[in-house]
Amino acid sequence: MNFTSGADVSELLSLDHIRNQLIRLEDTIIFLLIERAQFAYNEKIYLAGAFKDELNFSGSWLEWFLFEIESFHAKARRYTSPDEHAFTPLEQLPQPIIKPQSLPSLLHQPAAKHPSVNVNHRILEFYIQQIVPGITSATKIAKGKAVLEDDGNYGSAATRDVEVLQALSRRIHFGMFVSESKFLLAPHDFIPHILDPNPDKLAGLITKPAVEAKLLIRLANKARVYGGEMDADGKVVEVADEEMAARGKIDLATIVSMYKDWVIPLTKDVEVDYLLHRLDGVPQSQIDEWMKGRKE
Ligand SMILES: O=C(O)C(=O)C[C@]1(C(=O)O)C=C[C@@H](O)C=C1
Repeated sequence: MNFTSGADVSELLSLDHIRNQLIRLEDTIIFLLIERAQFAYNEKIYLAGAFKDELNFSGSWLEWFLFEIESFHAKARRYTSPDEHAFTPLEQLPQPIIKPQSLPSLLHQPAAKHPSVNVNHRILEFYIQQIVPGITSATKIAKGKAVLEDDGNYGSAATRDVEVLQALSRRIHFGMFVSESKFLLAPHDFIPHILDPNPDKLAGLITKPAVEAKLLIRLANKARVYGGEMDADGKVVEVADEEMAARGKIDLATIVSMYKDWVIPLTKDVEVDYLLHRLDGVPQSQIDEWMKGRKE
C-alpha cells in the first residue's frame, strides 16, 4: 500500500481501498506463479542442508536466498513498512541504513506487532508442500518409476519463489488492515468477543461469503486470461484448462484452490489474531465510549 500518497487515514482504511489492493495483488501473484512454473519442482532447493558445503548455511537453498535478499531489503528499511513481514527472523537481519519514513499510524501497534499475527512460517510450508508441486512439472517417469523433476535451475527457481512468497505474505497480512477497518466501523460488535476471547465469533463477524465467492470466480478468469496464449499475429489460441499446465503455463485448479484452501483462511486467521489483541493497552474509557455506539 502506498502510505505516503497524501491520502488521509480514513481513505487508506476504507474497505473499498483495501479490497482494491487485494484485487491488484491477485494479478501480481498469478504472474509470479506463471514465472515460477517455467522451472521444475527442484526439490533439492527446499531441503535443509542440501547445499551446506557450498553455502556454510544449515538451512535450505531457499532459506539462504530469503536471508540474503531480506538482508539487503532490511538495509533499505523494507521491514519498517507495516505491510511487510520478513521470513527471516528480524533479529538476524541488519538495521536499516536510512531512517524509517514517517508513515500514518493505521494499525493498533500491540495487535500488529503480536507474534501470533505473523503467519509467514505457515505460508512457507503450504507454498513448498502444496503450491510448487501443483504448478511445476513435479515428477517424470524414468525407467518405469516416478522421479522428482530437477532441471538444475536452482537460482532462477528460488528467485521466483522469493517473489511469490513476498507477494503472498503481503496479501495475507493485509488481513490486519481489513480487520482494523471492520473493527472501526462497529467496535461494539467485536469488543465482547475480544474481552471474553471467542475466535469463532470473531471469525463469524469478519467472514463475507459473497466477497469470497466473487474472488474465486474472478481469480479463475484472470488465471485463464493471463496464462492464455496468442500466436505471433496476436490471435488468441484456445487451450483447454488441463492443457495449459502441460504447456508450461499454469494450472488453474491449483491457483483457485490455493486461494480457497490457504490464502483466504490464512488471511482470516490474521484478521482474527489481530482482533484478539485489538484492545491490548486500550484505556477502559475508550472501550466504554465505543460500547455506547451499540444499539440497545
Ligand atoms: O474482503 C474482506 O472482507 C476480507 O476479509 C478479505 C477476505 C479475503 O481473504 O479475500 C477474507 C475474508 C472474507 O470472508 C472475505 C474476503
